Amino acid sequence: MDKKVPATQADKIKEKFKNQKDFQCLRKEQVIEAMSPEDILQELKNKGLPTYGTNRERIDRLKKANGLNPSDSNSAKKGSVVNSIEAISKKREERRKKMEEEKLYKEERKAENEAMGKGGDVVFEAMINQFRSQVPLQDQHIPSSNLKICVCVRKRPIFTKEEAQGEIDSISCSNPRVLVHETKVKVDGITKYLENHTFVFDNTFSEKEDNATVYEYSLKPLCPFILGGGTVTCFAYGQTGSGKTFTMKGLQSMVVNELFSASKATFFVSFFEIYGGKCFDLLNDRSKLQILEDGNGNIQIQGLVEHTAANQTELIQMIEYGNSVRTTHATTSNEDSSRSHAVCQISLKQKNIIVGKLRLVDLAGSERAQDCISNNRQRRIEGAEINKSLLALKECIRALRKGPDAHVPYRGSKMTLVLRDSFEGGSDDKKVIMIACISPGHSSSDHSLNSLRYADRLKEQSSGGNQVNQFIPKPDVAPVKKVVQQPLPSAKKNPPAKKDIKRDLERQEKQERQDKQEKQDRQERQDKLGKSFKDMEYIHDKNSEEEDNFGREILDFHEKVETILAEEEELLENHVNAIKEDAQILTKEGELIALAQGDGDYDVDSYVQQMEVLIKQKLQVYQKLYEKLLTFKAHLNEEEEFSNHLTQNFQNLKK
Ligand SMILES: Nc1ncnc2c1ncn2[C@@H]1O[C@H](COP(=O)(O)OP(=O)(O)OP(=O)(O)O)[C@@H](O)[C@H]1O
Repeated sequence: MDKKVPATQADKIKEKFKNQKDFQCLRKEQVIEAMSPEDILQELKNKGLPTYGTNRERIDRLKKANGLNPSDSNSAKKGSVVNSIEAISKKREERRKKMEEEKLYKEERKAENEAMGKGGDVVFEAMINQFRSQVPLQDQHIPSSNLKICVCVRKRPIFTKEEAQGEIDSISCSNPRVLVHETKVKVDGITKYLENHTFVFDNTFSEKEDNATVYEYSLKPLCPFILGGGTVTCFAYGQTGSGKTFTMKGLQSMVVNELFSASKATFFVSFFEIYGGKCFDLLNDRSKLQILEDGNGNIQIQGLVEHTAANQTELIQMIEYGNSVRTTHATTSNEDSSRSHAVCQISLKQKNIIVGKLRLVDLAGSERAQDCISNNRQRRIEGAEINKSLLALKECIRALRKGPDAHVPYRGSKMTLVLRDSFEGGSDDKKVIMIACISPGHSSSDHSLNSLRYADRLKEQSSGGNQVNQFIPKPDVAPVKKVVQQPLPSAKKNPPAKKDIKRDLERQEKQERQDKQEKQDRQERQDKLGKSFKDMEYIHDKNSEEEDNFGREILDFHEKVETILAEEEELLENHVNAIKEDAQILTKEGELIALAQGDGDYDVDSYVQQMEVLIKQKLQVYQKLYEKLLTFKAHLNEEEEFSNHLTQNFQNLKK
């Protein structure tokens, strides 16, 4: 066991001296460490020592010259290296811990989601939630009464089924803002990020807001305007399944109740659908309707039945019936409902004079406009019609904002043609509400962005920066070859049979009259197409100006489709007429045969002559029909070639 030996006096002095020396050394070291680089340099020069090296090396040299151990400073240097290594590893640890926490959070979220039947990407979900927490609180909604054109957005809730399929809610609404969080992956294929797009509208309704709230700030404030003689047109726009019909149905019953309880007028309702450029009456067995324009430019929907309603229940029942006819149509083929525009028209009349009008228009699914480049002709024609009508609608609504003298390109599509008086006739008695419906799922982001950009263009001032990313056809495309149609050699004229000279003359006159009428009809149709073509041109020019990328080729395509639709009608009419004429000839042939087979005398020469006349008439009838058929076929081929061309361009653009 060591025993502590008591210190002698000499030891104590030695110890004290050592402490003093240590203190002096420490002092000296502190003084040197505190010197500026210039002073160090000067001190080294004074002592005749070398001055090369870094400041730290010079300090060490000076310390050594003063009998100090430079290793002290090295340890400081070493200490700082150790410190920084420690700091790095601490950061690494923190990072690891954070990553562990994030991993745990993701696993927990995933397990939670799985328990709830959700299959969405938890990373994107977390990013969106974080972004959402920073979105400003929503403002109070504004009533539409002071607006000429009220542009609203409505987001529908995400469905459990969609979540199970991996959809995440990528839309945030905070009135009047709506944000689309586009989920993206960087080129490394791993790093996920969001591209956030913000839009501002007159009102934005979130998934938590019901039909009553939408009604409260959209149609309800405009009821006094309707009762005061105005025309209100309310459109629901958006991709298939985004909630257009849900919204329209909700508004229909509420507005009907309100108007009925406030007015003594007689209520008339009509409900029709525009599908592939054709009009069908939903309250009259879907009968086909003709859209006619008289010399004064008044538009008539020939055959459209207007029903009176004794009370609101009757009116709502009629509207529900119209909707159900549409819905039945949709059940057999779901696509059809979103391929048509449904127009419900309620007119308030007193002594046969309109004293207020409301139109509720459930538009075709906006994504169908892209079907112009489909492989199926029917789809293409429908797609072109939808594309054309939505473009025309945008320009017609904007014309309403410009005032009574503005050009309204309503002839640009069948839909705008029938809604002409919603946009024209001075600016003070027309109002429009556009409700853009959007689906919340992240896989619908493209469609939602397109819907929001469309709606944005209708606002007084576009919020900008929301350019529509659509197909830009290149101008350097070879022109479509014209298919030269070869007419059939016409039948030679034969001298009429003596007996039938009078009858033949009459027939000839009748034929001439018919030809003249046909020519006149064709001219009228061409005139009409000419006017509608001018409007189509105007609409496309406007869109090109705004870089919505509807080039000349799409315009040409629209014109071809328009021509085909007009010719199809004409061909059908001609076919029906040909059958009627043929039936008349057939009756005469029967009479001739009966005469020839009868007991009485009959003149074989007369029989031959009459038969020849009848056959020539028949040939003439079918020759004309055949020529029309060939022209139509040629135009169908042209359309096909043109569409292939557009598809090719579109694919090149996507590469
Ligand atoms: N705000 C909402 N709240 C609850 N459910 C909604 C809402 N909006 C839409 N839905 C539901 O979403 C589905 C699709 O809605 P809806 O049929 O109205 O879409 P759409 O845009 O009219 O589609 P389409 O163009 O195919 O006719 C329906 O089942 C509807 O009930």
